[in-house]
Amino acid sequence: MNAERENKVGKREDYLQWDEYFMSIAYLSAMRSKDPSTQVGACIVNPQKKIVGIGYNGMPIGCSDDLLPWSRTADNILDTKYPYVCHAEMNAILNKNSADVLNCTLYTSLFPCNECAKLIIQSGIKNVVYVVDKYKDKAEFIASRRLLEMANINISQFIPSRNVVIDFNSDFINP
Ligand SMILES: Nc1ccn([C@H]2C[C@H](O)[C@@H](COP(=O)(O)O)O2)c(=O)n1
Ligand SMILES: [Zn+2]
Repeated sequence: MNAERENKVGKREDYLQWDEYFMSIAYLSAMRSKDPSTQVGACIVNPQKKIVGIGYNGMPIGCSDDLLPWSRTADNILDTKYPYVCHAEMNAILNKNSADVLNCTLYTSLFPCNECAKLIIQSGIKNVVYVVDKYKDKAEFIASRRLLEMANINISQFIPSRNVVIDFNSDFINP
């Protein structure tokens, strides 16, 4: 391995930090979304830093995403994705691999909406870490921030210091 990537005992120094790791899992999950305009991913982590839930935005199980609309705009809301799509945060909570998500941290690429804020609060999640808050002026997101703050949920923004690249030919796999 390159010397500049090792410390004095030879330990790699450029490994992912916990927040980079968990937010990268959320972003990787988002890449599974078929939403043509916004892919969202979420990752739930327990106090022991174990991943207990992952999700991305998509249509409900058994509801064909080839038959339901993915449009953002239409004369009739029923011809848009909004009444149908499951949000990443909801899927991460429902996909949990533990009995509960009490006192967990939710890493999400996009700030939660009001409906997801309700789910976050009611499920016992205590911390929300987000990257993008592009809808902060929309009512649903003003409401979500109001709910999260009233419920004393810790809200913080993750500001990436570097990109994380998955290189299937990386030298740490194929030395
Ligand atoms: N916190 C959020 C906010 C939105 N989503 C999903 C719902 C839609 O699939 C998409 C937003 O669509 P846009 O209005 O940006 O075209 O993102 C979510 O999963 N979590
Ligand atoms: Zn939502």
